[in-house]
Amino acid sequence: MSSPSGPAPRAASDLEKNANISRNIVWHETTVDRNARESNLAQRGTVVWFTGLSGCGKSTIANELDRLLIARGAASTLLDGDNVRHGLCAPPSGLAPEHGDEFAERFGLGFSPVDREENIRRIGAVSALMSSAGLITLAAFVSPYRRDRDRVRQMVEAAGQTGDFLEVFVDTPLEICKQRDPKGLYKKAIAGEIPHFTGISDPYEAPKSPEIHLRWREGMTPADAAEEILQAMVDRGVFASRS
Ligand SMILES: Nc1ncnc2c1ncn2[C@@H]1O[C@H](COP(=O)(O)OS(=O)(=O)O)[C@@H](OP(=O)(O)O)[C@H]1O
Ligand SMILES: Nc1ncnc2c1ncn2[C@@H]1O[C@H](COP(=O)(O)OP(=O)(O)O)[C@@H](O)[C@H]1O
Repeated sequence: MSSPSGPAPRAASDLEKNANISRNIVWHETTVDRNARESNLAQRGTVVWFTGLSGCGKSTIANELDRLLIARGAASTLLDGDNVRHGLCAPPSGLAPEHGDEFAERFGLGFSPVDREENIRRIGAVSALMSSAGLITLAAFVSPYRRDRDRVRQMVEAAGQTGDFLEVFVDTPLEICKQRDPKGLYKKAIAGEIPHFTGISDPYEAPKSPEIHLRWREGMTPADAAEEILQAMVDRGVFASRS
């Protein structure tokens, strides 16, 4: 690991500077830099981004990986689609009682393409902040659009460096997801009760070159999948010092 007195502090990235939407909002350099935080934690701030159809296993595998990481003393956290949509990315119906209809319509999120884009943008920005703090962030979202996922990659890498974003494609066939149907959502979607349902009435754009491609196979357990990702993280130097 780099020591706090080692590498020179990193300046704000171009992307962070360009994120200034107004000349009146000026980037403020922080006193404690990322290297010092990562040195204390003996890890690199990394985003492990799980993408795939509903029911493919994102949450189950991410939870298992989180458990392994905490057991080995790493500092990790988990952002999960269903949970984040209870707060940061709440639907209009979740905001209206407290904030009123106008606010709820403006800031509440559903599943249209533009709402998913904003959902992933918000989560991407949070993930980038967490990785700047040296944390390992496990993010489990359907995130069906390639462009939205690529933008998160850019945001995370702009706050650090190439390799800080690991895309995990949980590649479970739609037929298996439908059979599992852990929340009964496919049944409802096929009956036409849920519009814009990924894989049924909405598209899913598979990653072209994910860092980790978990191809479904008979007998593969969530523990097997989590071990595979952890090994890939070790191999990629997540727990080694930055060069
Ligand atoms: N229309 C539609 N399409 C897909 N998923 C739906 C939909 N409506 C509700 N749900 C439930 O919401 C979870 C997906 O939320 P995400 O934030 O991950 O979606 S996205 O990344 O913005 O596409 C998803 O969670 P997972 O099953 O864990 O993937 C579903 O439980
Ligand atoms: N190898 C596997 N990996 C992940 N989940 C699996 C696996 N085999 C069976 N399952 C089951 O499939 C379901 C996946 O649901 P979940 O993790 O909520 O998916 P998602 O978060 O992608 O919607 C769970 O009920 C889980 O127990």
